[in-house]
Amino acid sequence: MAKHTTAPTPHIQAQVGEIAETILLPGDPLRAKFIADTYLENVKQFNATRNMFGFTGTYKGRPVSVMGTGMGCPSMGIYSYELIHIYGCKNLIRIGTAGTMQPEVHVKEMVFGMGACTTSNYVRLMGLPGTFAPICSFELLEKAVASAKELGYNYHVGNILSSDVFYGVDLPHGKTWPEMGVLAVEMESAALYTNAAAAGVNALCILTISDGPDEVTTAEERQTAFTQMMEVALSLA
Ligand SMILES: O=P(O)(O)O[C@H]1O[C@H](CO)[C@@H](O)[C@H]1O
Ligand SMILES: O=c1cc[nH]c(=O)[nH]1
Repeated sequence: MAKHTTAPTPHIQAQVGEIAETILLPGDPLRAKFIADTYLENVKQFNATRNMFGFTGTYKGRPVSVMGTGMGCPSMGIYSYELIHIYGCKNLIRIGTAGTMQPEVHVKEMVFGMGACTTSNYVRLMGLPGTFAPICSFELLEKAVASAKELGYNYHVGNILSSDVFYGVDLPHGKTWPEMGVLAVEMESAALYTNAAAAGVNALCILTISDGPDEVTTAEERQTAFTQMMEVALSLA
């Protein structure tokens, strides 16, 4: 089991103090760069290790950071652990893309992940004597909902699925995730919520639907076009 207690870490080259307490976490490092270029002032890049770009700046005068996390729970697990334990991040807000799981959840709409079911082993490896339920921070969720309402954006709130599989395999489930009311599928939030809970800090996942049964979006749209979730997340700084 790796233990790193000082900065820089093997994955983040920043010094302590260079990353804000509130950080936005897209999976895609180029989405992080887009957010820094588009929304932040006084920007300083704090990470390029593995091309996992990270930036700190100000939004409406308040300090905020943004950094990519890569794809999947193990990658999110590494970055969120280091951001919390080495760099002191207190509000970690994932802004990701997701596939819809319900007919009323349409492409380009936002989903706030209240809870994150998972097919990943990440949560189980905490070694708890039962099944942990990874949930978001109620405080961040309340603020995000208020912000979305004020900005006039449509959104859904509910359960999401952090899957280890992007290209689906049909397993012989007794029940399906949609039958259990799960709204959308992505790949990291269960790890983020679990690490945040273990450390007593706040986390929230805001998603934009990028894939539906009849519609998919381009890589460029996933990088730059899903601005509503970026604006809602930035309003939480
Ligand atoms: O757009 P991001 O934030 O990377 O999120 C989603 O997109 C990736 C798969 O294309 C996975 O990381 C999934 O969670
Ligand atoms: O994990 C993901 C992300 C986007 N779209 C999907 O279908 N799955």
